[in-house]
Amino acid sequence: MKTVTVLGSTGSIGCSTVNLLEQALDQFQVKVLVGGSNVEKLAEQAISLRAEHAVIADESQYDKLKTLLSGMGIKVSAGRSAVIEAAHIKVDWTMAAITGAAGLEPILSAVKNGGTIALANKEALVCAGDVMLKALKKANALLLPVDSEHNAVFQAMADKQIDQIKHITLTASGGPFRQMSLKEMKTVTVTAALKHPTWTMGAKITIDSATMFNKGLEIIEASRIFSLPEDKIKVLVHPQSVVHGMVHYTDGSFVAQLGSADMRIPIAHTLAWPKRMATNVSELDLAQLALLNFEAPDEERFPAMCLAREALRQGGCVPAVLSAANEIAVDAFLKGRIGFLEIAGVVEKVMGQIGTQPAETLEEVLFWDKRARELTQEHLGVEVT
Ligand SMILES: NC(=O)C1=CN([C@@H]2O[C@H](COP(=O)(O)OP(=O)(O)OC[C@H]3O[C@@H](n4cnc5c(N)ncnc54)[C@H](OP(=O)(O)O)[C@@H]3O)[C@@H](O)[C@H]2O)C=CC1
Ligand SMILES: CC(=O)[C@@H](O)[C@H](O)COP(=O)(O)O
Ligand SMILES: [Mn+2]
Repeated sequence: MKTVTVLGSTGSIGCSTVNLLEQALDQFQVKVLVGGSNVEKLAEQAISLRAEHAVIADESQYDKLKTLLSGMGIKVSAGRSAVIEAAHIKVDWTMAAITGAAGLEPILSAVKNGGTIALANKEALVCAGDVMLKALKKANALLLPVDSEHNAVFQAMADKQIDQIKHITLTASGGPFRQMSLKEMKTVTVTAALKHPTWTMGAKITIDSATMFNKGLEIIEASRIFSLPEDKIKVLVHPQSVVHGMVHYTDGSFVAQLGSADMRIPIAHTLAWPKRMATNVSELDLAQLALLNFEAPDEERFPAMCLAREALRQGGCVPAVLSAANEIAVDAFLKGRIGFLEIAGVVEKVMGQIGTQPAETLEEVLFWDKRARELTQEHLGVEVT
């Protein structure tokens, strides 16, 4: 039996992971489930998976969780330190699916166990790349990419001819505003931005897809995972989200991974790795689909990718600043306090204001993350969440 923990089990990736585990309870023993504030969902999952321990980050939900799980023989705890402590319980496989920089410390706690980290959370690797990579090496832990493009590239690199790779391609759906002018984007609503054309995901990443900050974060994520420089990571807009990533070799071959736009496929890949497991995701019908389209990204209408490339080239604290400023700006947009185009605008301002500073330790990363949040809030006139 493989022992597993799911950090962020109540979210979109978390629920897809739980769905796969429910179908294979003879192979997986669930040790810990961590939720943010959705206590009903967490309790329901803990019962269904016969989990040993359920943790809710929001301390005010502790009594409710205790009541919901009373008499079930499931350990219950709450609060940020309980999350970090529970992430440290030794397991073979941990799903890291807490959104944003809030996921960083729980991931580092899990890494210390030396197991496999199935990494969905991209912000942690973006803001603390060196810190995470050093921690993984020290603990002899294995990182498997869950993000669909990175999982695709990982699968396409399976023959390990790393020295023969020319570059990689991350595909992008282009989001709901792929064909919109900048003038039209200025007044888009939150509801329109939350309508992703191909994937069903949590709110933050859905807005990131609409601004294409998601692709920007993914460029940095890919650089960290595959040790590639910025100019070897290309982006190609592919509105159908069928081809998820490609590796281009020196002999002219491209190796690509294809699949339905369903995160259970990459999650299952990391759950079973190095083997494979069955999922009940319906297979793509390419004959019915008939056409796959590709186009170059428009960096003028979607400046987020250029900002991320700049952050990656500058290094130090800049990726952490970009990601933290974006988190605050997305939250403000979701709350209806700023316009869509202000997201990239404020990220650029805060990056320029802070400049390149060293961020080699966790403390330094957390310092610049906090500073970027404060400055973004000042520029936008909103509260830090
Ligand atoms: N969804 C997708 O298809 C993909 C997602 N990703 C990445 O995976 C991560 C998760 O995305 P997604 O599942 O869509 O996001 P969701 O918003 O759907 O889920 C986020 C999860 O994190 C929990 N959470 C939020 N804040 C905290 C906190 N402070 N402490 C503990 N738990 C917390 C939430 O709990 P609750 O809901 O109970 O409050 C929820 O379980 C993101 O980093 C995203 O970029 C990457 C590729 C694809
Ligand atoms: C499913 C996944 O991996 C997301 O990161 C997805 O790629 C988002 O869609 P975009 O391609 O629109 O950013
Ligand atoms: Mn992705």
